Amino acid sequence: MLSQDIVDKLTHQEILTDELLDEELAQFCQIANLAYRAGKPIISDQDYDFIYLAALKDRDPNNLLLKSIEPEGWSFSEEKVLLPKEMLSIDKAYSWGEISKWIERLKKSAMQIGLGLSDIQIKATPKLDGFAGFDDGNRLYTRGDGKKGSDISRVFERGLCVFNDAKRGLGAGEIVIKKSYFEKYLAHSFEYPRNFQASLIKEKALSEQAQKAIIDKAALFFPFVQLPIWSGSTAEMVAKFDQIVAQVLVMVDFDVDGVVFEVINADLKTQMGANRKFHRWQIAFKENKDKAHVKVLSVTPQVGRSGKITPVVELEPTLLSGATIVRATGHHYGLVKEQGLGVGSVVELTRSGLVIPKIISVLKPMPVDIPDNCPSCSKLLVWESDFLTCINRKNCPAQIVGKMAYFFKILANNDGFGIVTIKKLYAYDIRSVSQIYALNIEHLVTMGFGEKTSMNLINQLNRSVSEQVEDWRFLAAFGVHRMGLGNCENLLKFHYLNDIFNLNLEQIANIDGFAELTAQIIVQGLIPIADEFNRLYRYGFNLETTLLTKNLQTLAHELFDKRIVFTGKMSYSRNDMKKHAKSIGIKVSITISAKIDYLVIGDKVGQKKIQDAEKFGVAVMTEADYLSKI
Ligand SMILES: NC(=O)c1ccc[n+]([C@@H]2O[C@H](COP(=O)([O-])OP(=O)(O)OC[C@H]3O[C@@H](n4cnc5c(N)ncnc54)[C@H](O)[C@@H]3O)[C@@H](O)[C@H]2O)c1
Ligand SMILES: [Zn+2]
Repeated sequence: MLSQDIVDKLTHQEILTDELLDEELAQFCQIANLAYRAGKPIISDQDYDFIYLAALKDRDPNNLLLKSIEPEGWSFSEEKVLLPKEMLSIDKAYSWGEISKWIERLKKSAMQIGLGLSDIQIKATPKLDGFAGFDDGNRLYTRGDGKKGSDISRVFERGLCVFNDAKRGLGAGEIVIKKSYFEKYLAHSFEYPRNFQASLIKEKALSEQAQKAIIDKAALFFPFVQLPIWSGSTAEMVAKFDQIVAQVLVMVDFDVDGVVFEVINADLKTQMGANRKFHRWQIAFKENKDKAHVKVLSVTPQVGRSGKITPVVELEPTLLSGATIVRATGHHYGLVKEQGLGVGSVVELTRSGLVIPKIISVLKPMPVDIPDNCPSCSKLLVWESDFLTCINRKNCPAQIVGKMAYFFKILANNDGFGIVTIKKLYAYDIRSVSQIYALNIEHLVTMGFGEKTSMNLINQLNRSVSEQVEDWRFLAAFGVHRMGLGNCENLLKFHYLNDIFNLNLEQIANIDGFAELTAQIIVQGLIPIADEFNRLYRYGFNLETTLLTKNLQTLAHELFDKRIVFTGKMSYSRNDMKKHAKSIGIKVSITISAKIDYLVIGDKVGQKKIQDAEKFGVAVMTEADYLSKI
């Protein structure tokens, strides 16, 4: 798990998402989501959507958090009860382009069921930014995981009214607080309306403020069927989209974070259906501004593990794509020098793919400050093309610390060896990862680590040795230039790990995807790490050997290089099945599409999967067929 310190730094953007591993990013999203669901958000919704979730979508599109309803966590202690009706999240669109694609999908589905395009009816409603609930007239439930929620009927027992004094039992809706009321009476004690909404639901007794908001009918349950609507045809929607959005956003005196567009025609809704996270007949439009002109407050040099100096740019806080950006990297000092990225300059900032804020150009240059010396070791800096670089590679503290931390980060099967710990070790003359593995508890205690911490650290070192890790990951952890995870994996498909240090330029350049220049850089980059590699290798890391492609090819089975999907219950765990399939050169996917060759079925297979297979012309085979073919 991420340490509190890292979570805090992320929250304040002292660490940017691009410094995180995919797993760490996913963990942070989970932590933020659980805090949000518990009524104590640690970041704004915009930052969650546009920075963190967007980055996760970019880097790990199959992450569970993106594919299913965001978990509610343990903020409701009650046991979960089946919801009377499934409640899903809503797919989001941030641009007209995405909306028009959705309209295209509607039209396509309408054609499939013979519904005339002009007969498609759309409605638009304000997307209430409250706390989702389902009122069956008897009980009120939280959304939970979409299928099972918690019984929070106590909110009604506490006197909460339904919007417009309507009757109970109107189905799905949100617990909301009037915007004008929140601003007037509550904004000084609650950072976000969500903190207040959560307090209405929590088991613990209501605060006076909450009681009053209920009596004043400012806090309410708002069933969606009571929402004011815009409705019309797709043609009208296309013609007047901006107007509709502007109009719907101000329809109610409650927090609104977008406009929900949905199909009215029941048969079209059935045709479009849903996936695990949202209904395909519904989409929420949220506005997104993704370029801004921003003033630079300061530019600070930072040394990375490779010696490159990165300008870290402090910016005047700016709302971009709905998120507040306070910091960005300037990539390299070439940009600083050539474009005048100095204090007081104005830059154009974008979020490429909504992810990492990027400085694309300097609009108004100012005098720049190019450091002469390394901020870590004070040695003279040198230009290497666009990069200002500290070439004191062997002795620059920041580089040594950065390399050691990188090893543990890439290995990713240990905890506790972040920058802070490593800096402390550095202060006690630790200069290499192999020295770290030679430490014992007493050493750590003398360095000033607590007894418990020392024990934990040693346990983590042992764990990193015993827990299995792919050999290419281990190799990549040494941080050789051009030997990232992808290249290492490729390399080890052609040569065994133990042979890597004996390879010549030609052997590497012969591998698909390795240019001559890359091969040269790799050969040279491997020389200085050879001793350290051998020292570490002797600790007996539990390395999973990558299969050589040539061996795979001799695995002449019918399914070699075929793409398959497993479904249903099988005699081995799904994980084992997948691992084994991959190890013999089969490509395993999770969704059926026209690209899939076979659907392998076990017991209790959903009809949907079979239908999909038929639809895309994917051949179906049983587990027994599969086993006989391999
Ligand atoms: N700040 C954070 O750390 C953090 C963390 C997690 C999630 N979030 C926020 O939560 C939201 C995503 O969560 P989600 O999946 O619960 O909600 P969502 O944004 O996907 O919305 C789905 C819900 O909207 C509700 N809704 C509101 N108005 C509606 C209308 N007019 N018609 C139909 N349904 C309507 C429904 O209850 C439905 O369940 C994002 O906006 C995100 O910013 C924030
Ligand atoms: Zn240096």
